[in-house]
Amino acid sequence: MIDKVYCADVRPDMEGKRVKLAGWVYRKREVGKKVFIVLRDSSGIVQTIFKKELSDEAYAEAKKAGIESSVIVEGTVKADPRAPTGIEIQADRIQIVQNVDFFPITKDASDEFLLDVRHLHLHSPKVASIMKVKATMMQAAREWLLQDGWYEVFPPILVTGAVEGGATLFKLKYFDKTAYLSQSAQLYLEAAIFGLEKVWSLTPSFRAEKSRTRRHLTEFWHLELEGAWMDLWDIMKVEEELVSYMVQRTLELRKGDIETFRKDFTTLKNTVPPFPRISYDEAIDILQSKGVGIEWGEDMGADEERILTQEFEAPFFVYGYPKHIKAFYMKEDPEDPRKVLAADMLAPEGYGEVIGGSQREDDYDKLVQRILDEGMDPKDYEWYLDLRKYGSVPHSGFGLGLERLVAWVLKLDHVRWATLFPRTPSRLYP
Ligand SMILES: NC(=O)C[C@H]([NH3+])C(=O)NS(=O)(=O)OC[C@H]1O[C@@H](n2cnc3c(N)ncnc32)[C@H](O)[C@@H]1O
Ligand SMILES: [Mg+2]
Repeated sequence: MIDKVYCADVRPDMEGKRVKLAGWVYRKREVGKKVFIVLRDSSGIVQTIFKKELSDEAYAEAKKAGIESSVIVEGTVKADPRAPTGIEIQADRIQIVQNVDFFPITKDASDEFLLDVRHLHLHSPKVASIMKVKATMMQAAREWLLQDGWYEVFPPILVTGAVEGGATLFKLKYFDKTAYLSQSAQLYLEAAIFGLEKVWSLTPSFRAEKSRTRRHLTEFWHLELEGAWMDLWDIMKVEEELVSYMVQRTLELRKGDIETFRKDFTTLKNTVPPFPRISYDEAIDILQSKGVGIEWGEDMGADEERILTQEFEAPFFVYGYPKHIKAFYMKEDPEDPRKVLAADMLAPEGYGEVIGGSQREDDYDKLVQRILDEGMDPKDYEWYLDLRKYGSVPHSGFGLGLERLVAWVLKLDHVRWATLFPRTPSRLYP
């Protein structure tokens, strides 16, 4: 690795110091016998100036460098309040590593074009900021999970059955058998709790969703937890403590990156336990009072959730959903057999569901009946049903959609911007 410094590490108090930087030409302009190049690297930008009188050779080379050319620049630090970061490099050497005559992404590029050339869009400092925030949120999650005693496990992605309904399974040929891409690691995490009790995984999950909404991907990163001996209320506490730690820690470490996307931090600062909790019944009442034509028993979609989030200035829970709109594995509410012990966490500002969670049915016979009620074949879930035969315990868990959480934190207009290479029904390339 060359002995370079990062743009963000060059400070005004380094006046007179000689430095070497490596990066890409972010902005460029020529004024008289001077070339100004704003150099970009992973830490940020710094202004460099090439004066003909300082180095004829470097000035001539700098004139050739096109936008997004890769370059190595050397020069002397000079404090200059007019420069974007308060300092300027009086450059006397430049090596063009690879010159770019024309970089295809221009200011007026459409979203679809940016997605077509996503591999080049990753040059963008704004995209880099999104990825830094996403990385920091997972760094924070790992910090919290470690200190709270959760074990990371590594479940399979090639599976034999549905967790969240067969309609959104991606099927593939597996030698002489049929396999599917995992919709959720949940069932495998439920097996892992018998040895580890508190487990988590971060895996890609796949949903052959045809819905073209701003919050659906066909491949997304899924942070899932499963806890033995925990009921719904226990796991909701885990969820709010984990999410608040992720948000507060990212605010602490990535404030500048977040400011690139949002100016008002109120809802992020409000993301502290306990989160507000409303029942599904109360949610329906609120929606009906706002004129939404929804009846008890119907599922809330993105539009209904968007309206509901207007009532809150922080993430909040909706719990106690009707059984018939939720998954087979969810435990029936002993106080109301029409309902299940499930809770979603909704993000404010219109973003809606970021977490789906529930207490699981831990009784063998009841689970078989739920599978049959859903029109599925218990034989397809033989191993999963075994978990209710050999020391079954009350247990609960949830799945957090990482891109959805990042989309809310950064107020992105589509969840696709929160993933390196988005996968949607119409996008499989690059
Ligand atoms: N371990 C568990 O209990 C997880 C459970 N089996 C599950 O998959 N629940 S979920 O379908 O609501 O998905 C969980 C979350 O996963 C996210 N999710 C779910 N589907 C998507 C799509 N298509 N795109 C992006 N994000 C998605 C969203 O935030 C959901 O709240
Ligand atoms: Mg859900």
